[in-house]
Amino acid sequence: MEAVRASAAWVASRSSHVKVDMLEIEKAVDKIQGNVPKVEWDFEGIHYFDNGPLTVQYLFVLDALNFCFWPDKDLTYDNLASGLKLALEKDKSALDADRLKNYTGPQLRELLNWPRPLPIEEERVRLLHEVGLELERSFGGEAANLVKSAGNSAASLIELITRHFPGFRDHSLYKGHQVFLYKRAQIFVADLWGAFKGENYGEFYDIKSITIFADYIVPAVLRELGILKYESNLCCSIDSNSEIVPGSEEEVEIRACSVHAVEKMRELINKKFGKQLLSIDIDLWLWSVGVQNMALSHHRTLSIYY
Ligand SMILES: Nc1nc2c(c(CN[C@H]3C=C[C@H](O)[C@@H]3O)cn2[C@@H]2O[C@H](COP(=O)(O)O)[C@@H](O)[C@H]2O)c(=O)[nH]1
Repeated sequence: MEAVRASAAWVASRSSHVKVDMLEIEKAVDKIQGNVPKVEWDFEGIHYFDNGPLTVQYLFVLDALNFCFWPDKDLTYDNLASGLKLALEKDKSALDADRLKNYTGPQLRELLNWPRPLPIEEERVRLLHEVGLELERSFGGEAANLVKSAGNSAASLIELITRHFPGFRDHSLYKGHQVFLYKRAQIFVADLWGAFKGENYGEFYDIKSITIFADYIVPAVLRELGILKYESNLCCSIDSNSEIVPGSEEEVEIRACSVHAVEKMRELINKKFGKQLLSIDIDLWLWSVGVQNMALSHHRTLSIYY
């Protein structure tokens, strides 16, 4: 994803609210001696997996809805992943394209077994409809066909997804430039790769092109490690749980600097310790640390992208 890597670097070189501290990256890399702890995909045991096309459909729907859980303090990604899994185990046709096209908010809540309205529920429903309609129109109703069309290329798959499904076009304008972060499209590729262990629907010859997924957990971990430094107003806003406006300089800098910092970390580990580490490996490590640290304060932005 050269567009993501290049635009993240562009933002990082001009950012004023967030700084990437290269010295702290070096310290962190030396502390672990280049050994990033290996975290297994589905370490939580919450995802659906049957080694076939239904898993692909599940992961695509999961990542179409994989955003903005924090407004409901009891809702997490786990609820979404396990809710969809249980729904599919009860009814194998629950995520068929013609069903996705027609879900209402209350039906989606029921599907996920969630007792109250979901954050930005109307958008979640709209995005489900978009997935159902476009899968039906261009891919015979199956996300597995979308994946097959990409010919084992992660970059082509992301291009296809962002071309066909506008909800996945995670981008912003920053100082007049278009910045691409493509969090949910990239995480879908990583989920396929992780779930299918790099084989079958998860085989991508260019998996190393994927960057981290700029969400709200990884930046909080990078800040805790001292790798990201926020200016004082931004520190106050985040620590007092104030909302950060979507598309603001602050928001774009937090996300883009996170991508850039991990790219620098990966380059350093690979150079210094002769490794072939992927950004995905670092992402899953940092993310798993973040979700297990309940005390971590993260930025709060209402967004469908992450
Ligand atoms: N960077 C990054 N962000 C990730 C994930 C995942 C889940 N990945 C699965 C893949 C394999 C594993 O087994 C994981 O289960 C979710 N998120 C994001 O976190 C936030 C949710 O936080 P909370 O509200 O506390 O649940 C929200 O923005 C969500 O989109 C990841 O891997 N990397």
